[in-house]
Amino acid sequence: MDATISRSALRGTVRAPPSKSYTHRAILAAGYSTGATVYDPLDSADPHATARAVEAFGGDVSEVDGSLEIEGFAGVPDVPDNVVDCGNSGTTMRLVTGSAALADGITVLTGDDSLRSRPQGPLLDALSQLGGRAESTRGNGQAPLVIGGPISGGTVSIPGDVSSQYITALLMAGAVTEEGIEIDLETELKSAPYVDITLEVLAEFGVEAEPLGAGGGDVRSAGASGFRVPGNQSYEPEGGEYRVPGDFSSISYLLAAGVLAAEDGLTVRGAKPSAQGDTAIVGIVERMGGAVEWNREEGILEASKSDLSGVEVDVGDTPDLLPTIATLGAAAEGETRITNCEHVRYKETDRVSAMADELEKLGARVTEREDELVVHGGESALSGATVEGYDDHRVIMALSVAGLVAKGETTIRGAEHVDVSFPDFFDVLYDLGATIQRQ
Ligand SMILES: O=C(O)C1=C[C@@H](OP(=O)(O)O)[C@@H](O)[C@H](O)C1
Ligand SMILES: C=C(OP(=O)(O)O)C(=O)O
Repeated sequence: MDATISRSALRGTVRAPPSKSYTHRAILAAGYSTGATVYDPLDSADPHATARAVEAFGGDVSEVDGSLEIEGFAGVPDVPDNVVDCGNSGTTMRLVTGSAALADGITVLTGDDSLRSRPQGPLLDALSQLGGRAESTRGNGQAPLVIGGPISGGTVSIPGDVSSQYITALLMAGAVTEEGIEIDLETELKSAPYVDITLEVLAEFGVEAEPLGAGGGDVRSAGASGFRVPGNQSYEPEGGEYRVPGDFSSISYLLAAGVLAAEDGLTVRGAKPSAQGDTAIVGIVERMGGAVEWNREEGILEASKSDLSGVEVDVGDTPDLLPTIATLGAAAEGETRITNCEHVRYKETDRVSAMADELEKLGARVTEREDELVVHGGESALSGATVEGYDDHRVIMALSVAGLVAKGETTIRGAEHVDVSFPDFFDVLYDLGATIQRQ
């Protein structure tokens, strides 16, 4: 599907979709337990992949009135009857690789073209250090993966600058090993707030895990030299239930749409604070000069059209915000410099290069470096064009927001891939008043 968006005036109220990161963890944590109900889960393609994996390991996931009733495999995954297809979801593949190493036999994991090109080597190496079998069928550190267990825990050393999802995988699986797992980080940890999300969900499921040598700041995992999770633990959420908060990566597109195109204001509900690093989007938009009010207690964000100017943003902790910030930078006067972004190249596509190429087609001036994206923008410079979505939900959503302010029509190719994290994204924009055609 292609989506064609014209310059539009938005107004109205929308509810944020539930968090993808929390939903993945809640489904898998419930899988590790004897059973739990997950309220307000994100109903989209990526969490569905995690649910399929839990079922492959012997659990059961049923949707009842918008909640998920999950029967778990109680810490001991079965050997799957078939290959586990993780679709487009990096989180599923990494977290489930950890679970597969607990099964007494072989699990084969695969995914779509994008997922089969993403790095898994450091996690495979870590599982090998624990005595598991962990191979890439092509020997290139990418899926398809062959994982054999069971591992009983121990100490591993792993880089922290490729994906924090390796740490999440080891912590979640480590809790049900005999010895537990101690992780030594070989480099600084990128995307650290995502490990905080993991620690938060583990705690809600009664599982103990901790960062080692961290600085004690707001992000618990930032600056950690490692992590430790004791073994022989059971996953048991209080009251047998868990509720997923709203998704700040998804909120970032709504907030950007608000400050670019909502003269009369746009309200987002379901925006309560949590461990999500992408909450930083609120402060970034404010720094750019955007009019934003955030009632944290009520979880209500209000944004309205503002004149924006460029800023410098380090996305080491918040890689998923890069496409949104690049779009905001393209519409803002002056220079927006996005730094510390090399790991943003390892996502569904190389998002640094994708955003550079496509925003240039819309009229922004962009300089791309290995670890940095510099956007020279201005609303008057942007005019519609046909742009590539790279089958990447975040690139598609960010370019759609740019289409709300570009002169004329912007056509985004492959727009159906928003189903990964925000399936009704275009319906939401349409209901807020955007002029959109889908064909
Ligand atoms: O653990 C998670 O839920 C995620 C971690 C981040 O990945 P990396 O840790 O690979 O940067 C992020 O980009 C991804 O969208 C979700
Ligand atoms: C990178 C992302 O997710 P994953 O790693 O799970 O594919 C994302 O949602 O932007």
